[in-house]
Amino acid sequence: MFSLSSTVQPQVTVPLSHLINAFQSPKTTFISLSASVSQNHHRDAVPEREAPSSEAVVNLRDLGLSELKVGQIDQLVDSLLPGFCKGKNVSSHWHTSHVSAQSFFENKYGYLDMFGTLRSSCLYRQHSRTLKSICSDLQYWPVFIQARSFKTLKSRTRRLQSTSERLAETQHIAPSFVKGFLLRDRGTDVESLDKLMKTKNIPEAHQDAFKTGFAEGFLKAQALTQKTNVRFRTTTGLDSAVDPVQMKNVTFEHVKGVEEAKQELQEVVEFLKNPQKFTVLGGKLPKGILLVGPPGTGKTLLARAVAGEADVPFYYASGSEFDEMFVGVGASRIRNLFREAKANAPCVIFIDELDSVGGKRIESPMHPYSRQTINQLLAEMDGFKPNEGVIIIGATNFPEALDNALIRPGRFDMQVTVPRPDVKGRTEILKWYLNKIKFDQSVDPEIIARGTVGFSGAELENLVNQAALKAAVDGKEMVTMKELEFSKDKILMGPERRSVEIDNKNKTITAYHESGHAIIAYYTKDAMPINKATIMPRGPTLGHVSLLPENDRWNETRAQLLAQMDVSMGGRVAEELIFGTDHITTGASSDFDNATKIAKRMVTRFGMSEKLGVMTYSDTGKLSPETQSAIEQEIRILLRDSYERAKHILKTHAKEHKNLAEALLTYETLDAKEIQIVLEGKKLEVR
Ligand SMILES: Nc1ncnc2c1ncn2[C@@H]1O[C@H](COP(=O)(O)OP(=O)(O)OP(=O)(O)O)[C@@H](O)[C@H]1O
Ligand SMILES: [Zn+2]
Repeated sequence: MFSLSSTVQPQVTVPLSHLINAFQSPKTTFISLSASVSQNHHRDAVPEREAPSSEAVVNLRDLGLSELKVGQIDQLVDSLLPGFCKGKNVSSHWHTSHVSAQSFFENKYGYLDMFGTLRSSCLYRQHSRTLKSICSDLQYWPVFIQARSFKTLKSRTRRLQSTSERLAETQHIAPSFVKGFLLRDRGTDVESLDKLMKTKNIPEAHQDAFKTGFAEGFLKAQALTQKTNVRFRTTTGLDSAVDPVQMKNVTFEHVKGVEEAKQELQEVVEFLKNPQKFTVLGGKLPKGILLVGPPGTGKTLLARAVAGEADVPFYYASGSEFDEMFVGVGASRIRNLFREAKANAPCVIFIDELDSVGGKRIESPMHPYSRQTINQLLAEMDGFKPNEGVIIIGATNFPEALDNALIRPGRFDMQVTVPRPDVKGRTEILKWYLNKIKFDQSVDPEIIARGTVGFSGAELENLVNQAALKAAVDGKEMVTMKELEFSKDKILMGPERRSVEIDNKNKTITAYHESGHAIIAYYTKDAMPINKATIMPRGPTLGHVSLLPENDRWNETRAQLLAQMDVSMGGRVAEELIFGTDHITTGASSDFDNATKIAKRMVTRFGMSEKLGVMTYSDTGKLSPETQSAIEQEIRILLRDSYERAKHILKTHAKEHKNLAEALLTYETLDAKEIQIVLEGKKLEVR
């Protein structure tokens, strides 16, 4: 559909086929013009041509183009609708042309950049308002609408379907599409079609022909897009197919290290297996379950496992897919999804990234439709009874960003936390993925688990996969601890950049800088144990010292936070003591960011400042200038004291500092054991 603002009609909605006819058969247009209006005032009559059947046509007068001459119309049609010129061999993808076209656009799409041509034509100057509106409407021509449907794993048959079958299927959708229009489906487009027919007072007898004409125009456009295999697909968004993704093969057995979450979802599985039993017993299940946790902790996997355990269809949709640039598409997709799901109950609907649908939408005149999608979701959730056998599972990393309407009772009123796994969960996950590859018996998942505090399930899976890749690249038969350590370092410190040539001077500065961090960590009681120190450039850094807590830290003490700040100061303090204040480098910037962030949280969040007490300050931007400067003063004092403590430690252990820097220059990377040997003044074996 196009809405054209023309000189004659303020706003006319024109079906594609009629726009094409209007341009393609100037004579018919003029005839109908003369037939339908009293007298035509044409400067030059157009040659007689058979008018098509009694199909109503839009005429150029409506488009404000009636005073165009035939030649001009043809020129306009040529430039505007090259794909519809009869008998003209429009260059398209399929014509092998070895001469590149005038414009990138034509090279890429096979036809002229009609808008550019049109705008450059002299017609444009004469009829700029009308043609401008045609251009602005035409860019919404279905060919340019990039549409996405639901992200579902197509069943095997659909994936293997040949293109022709798929095309036939589209034809299949098309008749139902037309039926929908003719049977006055609720689609908004029908209203505008009805409105148009009323404003155009098209006689009753012609109305169906008019609609068929519209549908034919749509199908032509669709066939065109399919034929030219453009990257864009036309879909009204109303008929995007939503297939359940049968996830029989995923069960709770596949999800490790989240026992509590699995228990909470067990009763949902029981309900889906036998909704009647729950109804008879009068049990009421939540309609919506919200899985909350950091990325990669297994929320999607858990939702699939619920459907797999209960052996019911699983409808996957990602919240961001509902956010379409065209108003109303998101809401219609939600309507579609729930309609399909209800028809296939019992089943699971999973909405990933729920915060991108149900995020706190500020209603503003700028975005009058921003709530349309979430309102549709709320309406759908209210639209069915709890025991109808449809369970909606939402997942989010940011629960605080969700609109409160979504999480009130009767909607997503059950919340299940899916945390990062603890050392026991990490060991289970590592064992699960190690069993999928060949690994050496000397591999101890416990040790790896202890050295990967804070890793999510996805990161642990990645660690095992990276180790397998490394072993394969090195031509090994199986994965050993060495490959697992290598991939852990890669995830922790970034990939090695062996190709980077660092001159000796910079290498020496890096060696003393990193040793500075390591010395403070080693000699500060509440600091985290050292895992590794390296002067091999990794990721964005020239060197790195990785520390790892001995076990999962559920919270941190003041002493531990101060220790972390001191370790961060170690790099710059080392540069100052060894090379002098004139030769300190920019390499400590991220260290200071880290220390400042800790100090700020201590003062504004954790109530660890004597002067400011336990009040928390969430949005420092809104505070009085006095309070802001008091906060800054406290942060400054914490940082200064930390710097002095670090300086004291490095002055006290200057010898160990030198030994460690020299060992790093010799061996490049040292693990915790080797660092200990050096700091105890012993000799390292030659590698
Ligand atoms: N607890 C776990 N047990 C086993 N495998 C896991 C676990 N957590 C994550 N994985 C692995 O990581 C992959 C990604 O996990 P999943 O997509 O479920 O995480 P998510 O929490 O949904 O992430 P996001 O919030 O980014 O969508 C899974 O397909 C699985 O292979
Ligand atoms: Zn540093």
